[in-house]
Amino acid sequence: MFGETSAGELVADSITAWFGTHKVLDRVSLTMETGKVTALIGPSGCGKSTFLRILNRMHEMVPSASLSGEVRLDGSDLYERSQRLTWARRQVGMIFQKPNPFPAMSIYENTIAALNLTGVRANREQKDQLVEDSLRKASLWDEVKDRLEQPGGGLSGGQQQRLCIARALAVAPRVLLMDEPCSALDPTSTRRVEETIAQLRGQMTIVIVTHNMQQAARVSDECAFFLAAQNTPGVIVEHGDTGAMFNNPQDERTFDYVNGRFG
Ligand SMILES: Nc1ncnc2c1ncn2[C@@H]1O[C@H](COP(=O)(O)OP(=O)(O)OP(=O)(O)O)[C@@H](O)[C@H]1O
Repeated sequence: MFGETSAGELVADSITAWFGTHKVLDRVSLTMETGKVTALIGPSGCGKSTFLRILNRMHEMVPSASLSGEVRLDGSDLYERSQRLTWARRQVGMIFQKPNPFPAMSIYENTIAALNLTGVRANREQKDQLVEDSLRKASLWDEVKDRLEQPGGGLSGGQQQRLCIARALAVAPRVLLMDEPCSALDPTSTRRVEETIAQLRGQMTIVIVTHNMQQAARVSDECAFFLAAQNTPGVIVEHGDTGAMFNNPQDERTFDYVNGRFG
């Protein structure tokens, strides 16, 4: 059935990453549990975005980039040689900091744009249903249902970001990665995106990079705190239940970071 999701467990196992000879992550392991929201937090430059991009094989698009370690989705190695890139991208969707709908393409066509890329065929009726379902899941349907043929670029920034979420949802990913999805949005749009995350929780596994500690506390079940000490690659200092990470962190550096003492 189109648009139906089932969450998957994502396991990063001993990930080391380089840009050229610059090692930016060192043996990072993290289990992102099925249907939960995991927030990646930590100061600028500690490798959160690099780690996130490794989770859907975007890191390898950078010419100088390399990595070692494994990423497994429900036990299947995302980087296995015979595994197709489109398969990986279909299972693991990505939302970027800056909303990136196709500006001249209609809201309708934007929503199902990834279907063609992933080789899924659908008739008009199936597409109509998928557009409605995806826009509903992204909490955008009521605002755009009467102007689906208008360009995606005509929406507000917050609506564009929810359109990008709808576009990602249309191919039924098992994991949704979000790289600071609200940092370009106003507080009202941020709240709408956070509400959308809350509604999607359980239906798919979500991994979100955020610099906003209140946001991490509001939206996530688990947190992973990344840190790169001076001139050393990023590592995970602490990972666990979000409540515990904020109220009773085990590592002094986590305490200092979540309380805004650095970064
Ligand atoms: N395309 C690239 N080429 C070379 N070095 C890069 C590239 N992208 C990131 N880096 C380097 O990798 C390290 C980790 O960067 P990354 O963007 O993953 O950190 P981050 O924790 O997400 O930072 P921020 O919170 O500022 O987005 C940094 O030293 C950065 O300069």
